[in-house]
Amino acid sequence: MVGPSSSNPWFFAKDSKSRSFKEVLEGPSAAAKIDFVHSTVKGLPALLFDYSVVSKLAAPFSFTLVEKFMLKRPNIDIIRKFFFNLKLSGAFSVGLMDQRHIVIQLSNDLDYSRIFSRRVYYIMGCQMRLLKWTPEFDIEGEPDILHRPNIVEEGDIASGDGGDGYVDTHVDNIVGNDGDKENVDEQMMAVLKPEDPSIKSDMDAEELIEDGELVASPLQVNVSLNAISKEHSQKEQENSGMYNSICRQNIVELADSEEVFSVSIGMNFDAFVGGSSPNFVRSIDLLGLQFCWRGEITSHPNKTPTHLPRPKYSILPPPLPPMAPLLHTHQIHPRANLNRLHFLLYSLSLLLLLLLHHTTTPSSFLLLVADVFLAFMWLLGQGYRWRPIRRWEFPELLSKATASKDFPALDVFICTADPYKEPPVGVASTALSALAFDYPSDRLSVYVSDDGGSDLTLFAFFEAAKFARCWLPFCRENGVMERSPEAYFQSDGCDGEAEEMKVMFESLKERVDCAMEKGYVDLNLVNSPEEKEIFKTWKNFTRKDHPSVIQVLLESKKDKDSTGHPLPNLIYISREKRPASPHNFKAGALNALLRVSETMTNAPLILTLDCDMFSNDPNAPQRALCYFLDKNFSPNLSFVQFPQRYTGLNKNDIYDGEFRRVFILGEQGLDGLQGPNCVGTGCFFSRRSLYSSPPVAMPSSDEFKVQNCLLSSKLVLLKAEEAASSEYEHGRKEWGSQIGFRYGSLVEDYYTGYKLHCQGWRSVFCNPDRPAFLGEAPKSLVDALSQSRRWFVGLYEASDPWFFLYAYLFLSTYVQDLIEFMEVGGLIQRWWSEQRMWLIKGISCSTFGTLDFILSLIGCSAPGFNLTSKVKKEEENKLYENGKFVFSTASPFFVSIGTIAIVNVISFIFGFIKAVIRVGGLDEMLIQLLLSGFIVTNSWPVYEAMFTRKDGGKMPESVTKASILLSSKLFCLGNFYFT
Ligand SMILES: O=c1ccn([C@@H]2O[C@H](COP(=O)(O)OP(=O)(O)O[C@H]3O[C@H](CO)[C@@H](O)[C@H](O)[C@H]3O)[C@@H](O)[C@H]2O)c(=O)[nH]1
Ligand SMILES: [Mn+2]
Repeated sequence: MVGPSSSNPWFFAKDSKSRSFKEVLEGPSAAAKIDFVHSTVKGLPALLFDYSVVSKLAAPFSFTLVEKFMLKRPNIDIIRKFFFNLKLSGAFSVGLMDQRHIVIQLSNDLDYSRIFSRRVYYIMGCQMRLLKWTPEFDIEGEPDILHRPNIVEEGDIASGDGGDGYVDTHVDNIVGNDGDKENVDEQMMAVLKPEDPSIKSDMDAEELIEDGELVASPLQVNVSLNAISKEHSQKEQENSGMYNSICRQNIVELADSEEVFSVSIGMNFDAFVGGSSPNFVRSIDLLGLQFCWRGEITSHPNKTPTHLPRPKYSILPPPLPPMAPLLHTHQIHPRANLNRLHFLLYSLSLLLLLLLHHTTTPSSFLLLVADVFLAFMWLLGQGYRWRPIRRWEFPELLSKATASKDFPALDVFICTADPYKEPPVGVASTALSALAFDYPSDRLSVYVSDDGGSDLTLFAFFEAAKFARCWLPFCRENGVMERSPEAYFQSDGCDGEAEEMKVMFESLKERVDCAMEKGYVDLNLVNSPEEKEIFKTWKNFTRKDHPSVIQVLLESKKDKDSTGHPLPNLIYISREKRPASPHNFKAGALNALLRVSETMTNAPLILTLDCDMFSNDPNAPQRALCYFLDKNFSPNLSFVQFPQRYTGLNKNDIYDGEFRRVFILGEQGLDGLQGPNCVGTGCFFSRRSLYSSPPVAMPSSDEFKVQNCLLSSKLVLLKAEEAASSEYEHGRKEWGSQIGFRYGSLVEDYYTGYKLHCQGWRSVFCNPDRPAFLGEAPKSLVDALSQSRRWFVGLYEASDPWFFLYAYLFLSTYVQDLIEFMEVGGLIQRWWSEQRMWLIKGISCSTFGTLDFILSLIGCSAPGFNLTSKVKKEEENKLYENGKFVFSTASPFFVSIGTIAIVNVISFIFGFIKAVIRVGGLDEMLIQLLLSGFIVTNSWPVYEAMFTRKDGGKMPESVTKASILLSSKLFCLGNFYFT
């Protein structure tokens, strides 16, 4: 039987054997035999068949859509052209169903989803709505389907004896239909031979219901066949060939037989009749499907010849000029409407609250200020919700726009800063995953910046470069998607070649671990004399004081992998650091990379990756290219940002490590305005956007000149070293202010993105279903909070009738929040974790972050970039896996969290007692109780950590004591103040 994805059903079979209609319908395989019942209808021979036959026949149409034109319809050629210009990936055909309905038959799921992702299109100003086609599709029960005119036929019937024919077309709904039992004549069966060129097939539903065969079918099918012997001209074949080339569609194959020689199901019929002998083509309608076949027409004994109209398409459309394929598309997210409605209601309620509630007493002035402030904050957040955008890319079509050998070169920047917080094997794995992109290897370079200035990292990279020679071909040949070896070998169950790779990787790890334990690279571990030389010089290097080290580890022009395929470039850079010169953290490192890469490969595209964010999809660069190669889109496109996605989160993501709101919801919202923010990693930049303001035209191709000599040649290395020197930016104040990644913020990524937007650049958010890059989220609470503390520093730059209003304001934001969160694939438990972490951060890292910032303003301290630890600790990990918070560090964060938790639980208990024992107490206390109850629920893990837990994650006694002390002080203060 024909599989649903088959775009070339057996009707199109290219055999020259003579076949009867029945044979043609049955197809070549005996297994797919169709059960026909020979019968007669109204005295004529007929074939009765079951509804399942219809489904079988409809199988090749699983990717078929119906387009309904609401008012007027453009010419079918224009509609065809429209679809042709979409550059679909597979064959398709477009045909008429009736005056208002067009059918498009596609050949694969991709095209189908792509077209169906929009429900309304406009062609020449005519609105076209898309509907799914199914065998039951009924053109809205419009009566005209019953008497649909047959597809255009020309009266050129000169050849052949009868010269005329008819085709009886009938598709009906059983309701209201009068089947005539008397018309079925069993005796006529004998008259009907399957080969009989004149077949009338009729299926009368009521008959079949009587027979108990077709009870479920709502359809009556009446198929009349009247096709006879053939004759076809050379010219027609040519024409159909031409049509083939235009629509890339397999249409009816001509066969040399005397009788019915080909039947096709296809909507392409009316275009097809464009041939010179349209009399050859006849069609029937089967539930809106068109069966067409070719053959000369004989007259039917019972019917007068039908004089058919001239074909509409006597001239085939000329071949269309090649058009740019559609590489991406977008849509305003459906939730925008809900958001806007919510915005309206919410702002009205807020206004009401501010206007009426606060005019009652003068003492409520302070509350008014607080409410205005909160309302303002709320208002700022609404920008994210006004116009969220969804996007789709079609990297499969890229090859139609640009051959892969003409792809722009890509430089990947990977930053690392401390071998003990960012284990070198992990960093090397990330680099390997980028080296293994499905990208032309002569245009791909990976640069690693080591701010730790560590020989351990360089050693790991020497090892990784060797490993790459086998790893890259292994990934390519086995279609591996996870190309970070560390991630790949974590999932168990390797065999054969994979097992071999695993052994190699394990030995790499062992050697690096060995060096890590010693704390330096023992020369015994190194084989080649050149490598030995390099490590010998390493003696007096410290993190903050060392010369620049630039090492070309792989060079595309000379290094080949184990199969002889050229390898991409891999370059290790540790920029020069001197205590006297500011190094500007990650932004400084990225700028050094920007300059060094300029002297070496100078690729127009740059991808920045954190050392712990490995590639999870080797085609990610192609997705970014869908935007960069779209000439209409790219002149002011600065960056394409992928979201940060994470692996290894525990079930409820208790520390809210995935940041869906920031990385997905927020970015989608901004994408509808000027573009998403840059989040530092997984971000493809156009190099020129980091140097200048948006140009109006595309840059000329010689903008990115590269020297032709080897990267490892003296000349290039000298220039590179100059670019990596700590002195370079002296007297070049434009670096970090107008050029490159911007300084002055610990969240250089946000700041740089923001500055680029200010210059008029735009950005795009690319969020494919399969995460393009994956990272490890911090697994300890201290790390999670320190990270957010740094982020916060960087970002500086009531029971009365009003209850319901408050309740609405509180609940509706929470519900909206929840809906949005779940809509982007979040689970309810994860949402709970997210909002809990939000509260926890509000009382810990944001407070401390603010403090840091103020202290740095008045010159008391300078905030530093405290790296998030990527080291995995056994016990911590286990607790994390079990969804347990780890409070075991004596951190001031936890004191403030503990204090708030205690204050709230005590307030809640006292409030509850008050509410119960006092008359009217509940009325008075309701809101307070609800609020503190909410916080107590959220603080549950804190109480456990303080009082009940025995494991390693419990709160240190000192922290518990400090919290209790602090909260009792607060109570005293409150008591003193309020009484
Ligand atoms: O002086 C430095 C400090 C950091 N890094 C690198 O910066 C990256 C991010 O550091 P990490 O400790 O992992 O910070 P996160 O908070 O996890 O990173 C987020 O926040 C940073 C800004 O605060 C952004 O730069 C990152 O892209 C973003 O993922 C890592 O690759 C580091 O090696 C350097 O290269 N040099
Ligand atoms: Mn990180």
